[in-house]
Order: sequence, then C-alpha cells, then structure tokens
Amino acid sequence: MSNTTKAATPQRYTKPNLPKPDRSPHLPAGLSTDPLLRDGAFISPVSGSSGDNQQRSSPSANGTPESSRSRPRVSETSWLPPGWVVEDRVRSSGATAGTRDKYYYDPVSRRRFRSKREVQYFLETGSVKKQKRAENSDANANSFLKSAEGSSTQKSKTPKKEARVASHLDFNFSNVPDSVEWILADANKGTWTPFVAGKKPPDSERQIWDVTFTYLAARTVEYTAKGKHPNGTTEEVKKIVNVLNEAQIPSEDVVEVVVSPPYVFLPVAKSLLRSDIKVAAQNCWVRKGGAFTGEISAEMLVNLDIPWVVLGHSERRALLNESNEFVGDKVEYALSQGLKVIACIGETLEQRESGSTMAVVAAQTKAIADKIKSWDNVVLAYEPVWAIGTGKVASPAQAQEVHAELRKWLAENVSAEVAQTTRIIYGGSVNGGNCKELAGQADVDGFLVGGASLKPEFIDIIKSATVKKSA
Ligand SMILES: O=C[C@H](O)COP(=O)(O)O
Repeated sequence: MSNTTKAATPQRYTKPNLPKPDRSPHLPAGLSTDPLLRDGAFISPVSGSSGDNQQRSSPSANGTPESSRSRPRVSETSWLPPGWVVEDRVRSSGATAGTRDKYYYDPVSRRRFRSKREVQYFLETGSVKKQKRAENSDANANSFLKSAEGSSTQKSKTPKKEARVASHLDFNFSNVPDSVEWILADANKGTWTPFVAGKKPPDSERQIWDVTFTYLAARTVEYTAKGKHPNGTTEEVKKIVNVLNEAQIPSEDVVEVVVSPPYVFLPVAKSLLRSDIKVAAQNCWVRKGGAFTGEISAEMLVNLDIPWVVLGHSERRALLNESNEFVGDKVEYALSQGLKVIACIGETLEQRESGSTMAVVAAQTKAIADKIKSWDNVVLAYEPVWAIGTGKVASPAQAQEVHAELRKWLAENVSAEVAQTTRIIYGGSVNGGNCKELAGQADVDGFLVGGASLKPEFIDIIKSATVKKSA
C-alpha cells in the first residue's frame, strides 16, 4: 500500500463473522462436526475415453512437527487464520543451539512457512514468494515478528529503534475490530488505508492490516458464493437455482449436472431444480446412523431422495483428519445404501514438488478400491490441493497426466472395464476460461467446480462437456 491521499468516499469494512472451523488439527476421525460446507459440483457423463500421505492431518504427516527430535511445541496463534498451526522449535545443536525457530503450517496446502512475512504474502497472493536470500528474509521476518508480537525468545539483532510499546491498534487476527474504516488511498491502484478507532495503526502494522483486509474480503466473497457464509440465505440459493433452471444446457445424454449445496439447502434446492439437474450432499457419516450428534447419515440422504454424495474432499482430509481408510469406509457405506459417490483425491503442493503425486493419489484410490465391490456408482474427482480455491488451475497437461495414470492404475489394480468406464473428473480453479481446454483432454471426463459454480460462467463450464462430443 502506498500513499494515503484521503480520497473521496471513506468506505467502511466491517469484520465478517467468520465461520469457526474446529481449530484442533488432532481431532479423532469421525468425531467431528461438519463445518466444511462447500459449493457445487458438475459431472460430465462422458465415459472413460480411452503410502498414505494425507492421513491424520497433523503437520507430522509431512515429517514436520511431530517427527522432530527436538519435541517442538505446536500451538496456534491469534493473528493466523483458523486451522493454522505454529511450531516453536528449539535448535538442539551447533553454534546456535538454544535458538528458537518458528514454523507456520497451512492446514489446507500443508505448506510450511518460515516467517510471518511469508505467511502474509501467501495469504495475500495465494502464492509463495521466491526469496533470493532466505537468511535475510528470516532476519527481516524476525524483526517484524518482534515488532508485531511484542516478544521474541530468539536473541535478536533487531535495531532498537524498531521496538515499541504494543497498543490497542496492534493487529490480532482473532480480534479484528468491529469497525475498521478503509480509506481509498489510490483509486487507480486500488490501495486502501485502514483506520482503527479513527486512527491509523502504526506503520509496522500496516502491512498485516492490508493483508487482512484482502484475506477477509476474499473469504467473505467465497463464503457467500459457495453458500457457506453464515448469513447465506434460502433466497440466495433460489437465485442460483433460477439461473440453472433457465440456462440452456446440453441434454442428459451429453452432460450430467449435479449441484452440491450445504446440507440445509438440499431440500429447497432439490424441490426447485429442474428434473435433469441432480443434487449431492457434501459429506455423510461413515456408517449406519446412530448417536453421532451433528452427523448426517447416508440413510438420511436416501430418505430425502438425495442421489449423490461428495466424499473425501481435501478440506475434510486436511482439517478434519479424514484418513484414506476412513474415506474408503465412507465410500463403501454410502454405496451400500444406494448413494452414488463423488470420491475426491489429490496431492498437496509439497507432495507434487517432491515427486510423489502418483503415489499419493494411488494410495487414496487404493483405500477406496480395497473397500468396494463395484465402481458403477463412483466418480473419481482428482483435485490437486494446491489448485483448490487458489486460482491456480492445473495445466491441461498436468491434469491429463494424472488422469491417465489413474486410469492405468485402475486397469492394473481393479479391471480394464472399470478403468474404461469410471469417470475421472478434475477440480481446482476450473472456470469459464479454462474449462474447454481441460475438457478436451482425453482422460478428463468432467469437473468438480467450486467458486465458479455459483457464477454465470458455470453454464459455460457445463457446456464444455460438448467439446469431446463435437471433436
Ligand atoms: O469443491 C470444489 C473444489 O474444491 C474446487 O474448488 P474451486 O473450483 O473453487 O477451486
């Protein structure tokens, strides 16, 4: 953010009521409530044309906190979004023994960050800053941390002039003021300056206030668009249903459209939607219903005449500790009750960068294959975690490569027929602009769409199912 020429109209940005997902990364599987209500889904019916790295989602799954010999302290910090974890690790040897290092873990991408500055950049841009000189960066970050948090156990060489007394204007993510005025500083650049209680926060806090504005604003949009916002209404669902009902979409022999609103909107969506568009739940309980307060069983969905259910979404795997085996059990039980299943699999960025993409998705698929007898009612949704909600879509070649490998895996481990007929759909930042090229890939049989599913471009995405038909 640059100059603070107070512009025309002061605009007030009020703290949104952010949903409160369970902050514990260590919940036992199956004992969680269901805060992760998510978006829509679209499936093309184009037939097949042609070691568990995500379980129990503590950061230890990637050889991080729990596997550390120094027994680091893992905690959460107020300025971080819900679900993020901070590891406080003490160096045990060398000249710097005794020095504390902080590591920050994003529960969804599972990325590890070395500094608050890196986290801020990631929250703001969705990408990771490449730093030429990591040491300098850490030093700067430590300096920033000291300034922002008012404490640091690490011996710091931070210039004294940066030390200051914390004030009520200091940033705290979990206690964002109810009223923050954002003054448009530069309309051309779209830059804003925050005013808390009528005062500008200290310069050292400006950056993180800026980041937070971007982050909260984005989250608000996302939650509204996907029906996850606490203030989401039946009226909003009805509007979306109306758009779909009035859309000209290809016939059912070309494309199968399934929308997946949050549980509470399933009945209204189902009752209002045209008959050629089906509905899916976003999750269901792992086995027969019983005393599992807050859970929705497969039997309940069947009773409501809901034909589809999405299982194993990466957010549930990461945030609610759903292991491959747990997802496999869910798929098995849902199928046994007559539901059709969209089973999600996908690797994190770290796993992709380490070259283990296929090992990860094969393990996830195997956990399902081990449990089920028939794949007739299963659609496999490949969703690279790093592409979900980030705007970073997998390239057509990347998607095709994994889809083709998955089909090969099915051929070698299940049967040639299952490999041929099982639909493998892609999810992760699909939109009206990229859908056609993705849909043109030989082994991409459709899409699982999030953010774009509640925008008019969803109709274009649905229509992209014709790409292969007309090829
Ligand atoms: O549930 C939907 C998928 O996670 C994809 O979401 P996205 O299209 O917003 O990236």
